[in-house]
Amino acid sequence: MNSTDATTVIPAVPEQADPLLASLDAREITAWFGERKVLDRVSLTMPAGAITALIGPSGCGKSTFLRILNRMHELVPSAQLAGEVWLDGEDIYHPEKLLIEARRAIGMVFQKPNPFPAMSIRENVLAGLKLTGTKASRSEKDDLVESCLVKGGLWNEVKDRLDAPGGGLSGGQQQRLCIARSLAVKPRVLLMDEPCSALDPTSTRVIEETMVELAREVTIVIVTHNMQQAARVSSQCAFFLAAHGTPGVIVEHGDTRAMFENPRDERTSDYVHGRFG
Ligand SMILES: Nc1ncnc2c1ncn2[C@@H]1O[C@H](COP(=O)(O)OP(=O)(O)OP(=O)(O)O)[C@@H](O)[C@H]1O
Repeated sequence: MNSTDATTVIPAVPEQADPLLASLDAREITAWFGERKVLDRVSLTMPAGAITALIGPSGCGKSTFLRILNRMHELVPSAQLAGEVWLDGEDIYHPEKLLIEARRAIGMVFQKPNPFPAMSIRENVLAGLKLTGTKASRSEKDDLVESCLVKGGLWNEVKDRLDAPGGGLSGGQQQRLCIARSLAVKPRVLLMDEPCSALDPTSTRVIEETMVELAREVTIVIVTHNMQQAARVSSQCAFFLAAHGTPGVIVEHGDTRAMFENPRDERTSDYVHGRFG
């Protein structure tokens, strides 16, 4: 691929980052499903205000790592983990920390858009408030719906039909609705697991532009198989690999442009240039 072309389309680093942005620090993460170890002592700092892309071949543990970052891994009955995840100096796995707090602070957008199809667009955006028990007046809710849909890059397309069902939107619009829904509880980090893989190139580009805008106020971690996308949107990159059935590790991480143009490890070079995976 021509990584220079890919990196010039959208600015990778927001120019005016919010000083209150949070960093996420994963330390020595090891993960198992039953007896099977799928990640081995993976450490990664995801800097405040950056978009960090997790790349690597299928099955190397990227999604597992992402789910560990907001305590979703523990929902799988056979799953176990060791290590720590620190959100701006606080361990999200500390025994006194509530699961709901971690989920509120660290939101997730999935591969397949998953709005509540029968709920209206407005109700979808506000759905997280009920789950977190947040009280708001009608006018506060109206403001929140508008600001989240603006940030999600969807407001102009839906402002005249906020009471229409979320399921009636196109796939790309549904994904932006899911982003808006995540933003309503004011997360400090947004995790995105292949958020564009079910979308056409135009919708993908709109979501990428939305992500770059959002990075001004929320730290973003994205799993993607699309190398052009990683190069276009991320400023930091981590390359995961699970060689020959061994648990996944990070082979190389750092500045995205450097990793694409001048990788330190031959395996990174082979992967980003499409020679395997
Ligand atoms: N719920 C589960 N139960 C058992 N094993 C699982 C489960 N989820 C994932 N695994 C296994 O853990 C390993 C890592 O999977 P994971 O989905 O994290 O990889 P990935 O790099 O995200 O893959 P892909 O790019 O294909 O989504 C794989 O071997 C997978 O089969």
